[in-house]
Amino acid sequence: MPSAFGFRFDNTYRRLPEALFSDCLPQPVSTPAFVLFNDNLAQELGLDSEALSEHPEFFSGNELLAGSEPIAQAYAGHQFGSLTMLGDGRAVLLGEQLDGHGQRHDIQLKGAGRTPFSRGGDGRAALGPMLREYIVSEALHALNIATTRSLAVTRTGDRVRRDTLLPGAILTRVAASHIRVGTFQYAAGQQDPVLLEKLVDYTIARHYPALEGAENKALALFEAVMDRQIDLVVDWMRVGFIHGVLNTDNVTLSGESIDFGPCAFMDRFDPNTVFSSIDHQGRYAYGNQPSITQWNLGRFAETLLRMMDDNTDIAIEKATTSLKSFSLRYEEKWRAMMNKKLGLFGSETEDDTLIADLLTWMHAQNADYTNTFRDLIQDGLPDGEQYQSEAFQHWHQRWRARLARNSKPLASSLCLMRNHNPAVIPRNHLVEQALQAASEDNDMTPTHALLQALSAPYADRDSDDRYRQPAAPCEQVHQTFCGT
Ligand SMILES: Nc1ncnc2c1ncn2[C@@H]1O[C@H](COP(=O)(O)OP(=O)(O)OP(=O)(O)O)[C@@H](O)[C@H]1O
Ligand SMILES: [Mg+2]
Repeated sequence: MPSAFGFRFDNTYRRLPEALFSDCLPQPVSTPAFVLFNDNLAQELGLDSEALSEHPEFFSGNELLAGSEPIAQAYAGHQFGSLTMLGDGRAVLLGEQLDGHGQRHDIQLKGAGRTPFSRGGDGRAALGPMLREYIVSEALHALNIATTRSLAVTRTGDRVRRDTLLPGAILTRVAASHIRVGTFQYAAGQQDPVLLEKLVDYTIARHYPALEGAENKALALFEAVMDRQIDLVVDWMRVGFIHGVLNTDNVTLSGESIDFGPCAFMDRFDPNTVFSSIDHQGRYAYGNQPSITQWNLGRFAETLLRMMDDNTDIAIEKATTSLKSFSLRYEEKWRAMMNKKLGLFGSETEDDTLIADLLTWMHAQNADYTNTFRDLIQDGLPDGEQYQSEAFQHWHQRWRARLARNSKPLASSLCLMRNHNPAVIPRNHLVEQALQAASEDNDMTPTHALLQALSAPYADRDSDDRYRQPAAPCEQVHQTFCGT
């Protein structure tokens, strides 16, 4: 039976060995008030959105929902390459909500106060970064990309101290689960084979039920996670998304994007684009995301070696062979994705050069990644000075000739392109403007307008024109500051 507001909690993670979590209540705040509440998502979760939207106290830790058994989860993580013990230092999992279809969703408060894993931190979050997470996660979802979702942003009425004093907020995050590569690193580090095996079984049951009964379940899980991570990074590359902190603790086993700290979407095409102010080496640059994902998967494979084979040498060989297949699998999926962006059906040997030549031209011209692909949908040569050059016109003719050889009519190509090339993305300068208005002037109007434009990113709406413009040179934001 659902409890009040339609919550139907079934908290399976809490039934795993205690080493994997700590019971931990969210800490109450001064004056909870919603700044954003996601009605559509609430309804998808089977919740009474109208009634709930009057009760921010349940999303701040001031009141506990019936059936919630809050925990902070333990995990480790390779941060910029070095392994650290982490855990939810400012997040509390309220419980697992079963929606009307029996689908399980973690409901978590991020910024809910100190936990046993807080180390020196205050357990809190500022309004700006929580709004950024809400905007970007909901934008990715509308772009059909696997991601955690955002149910609400709740102001706390308290200030958090960062470089200055900032308004505090809590994000209510919804996820298929919060199991991370870092969770496996933590479990493997406990030197308890039973614990690791329980985590493997749990993850398979929750995310990969088809693998139950697999002959080598650790290897099967590894390969399934690798496939989902490849799909995810290919999708990020498709829309020009740069995650910004691809540490192993920010890689989920479900294959959802998680943790939107210093993330941003690329304007002009440049594989070296980095936004994070702390990523000095460009480790997590746009073009490095596939190889860093493979590196993170390598860390995941290490946690499973003992379960892959009793003989360490054989286990390493199995894991290495599998991990090496990443590049081929990635390239295949990346090529298929690029073919869709260009409306190509089937494959021809020249397709690779056609794609590479366009990207090279875009890089040399500082062309806007999103708008260039969208402009190609126009009939004939697209409008715009940058398209008048001989080099571009030559490429355009080759491409149109290739389209003419497609097995399907031009209309099908254009439709394919329209569904894979967004018109609207959360451009960083607009996100920054919205966050600034909310944090400094208490004005949520720009955030609401931006969310509206981002809700149908593949549509052609004149009203969205303002959201399609790249930043003017004076407005360009090259860095986003780390999520706090
Ligand atoms: N203000 C804070 N107080 C306590 N711990 C924190 C704070 N900020 C971050 N942490 C912890 O530092 C680690 C790394 O932070 P990171 O920015 O990746 O995570 P996050 O944004 O807090 O959370 P998540 O990955 O769940 O989205 C995590 O263990 C996180 O819980
Ligand atoms: Mg994180």
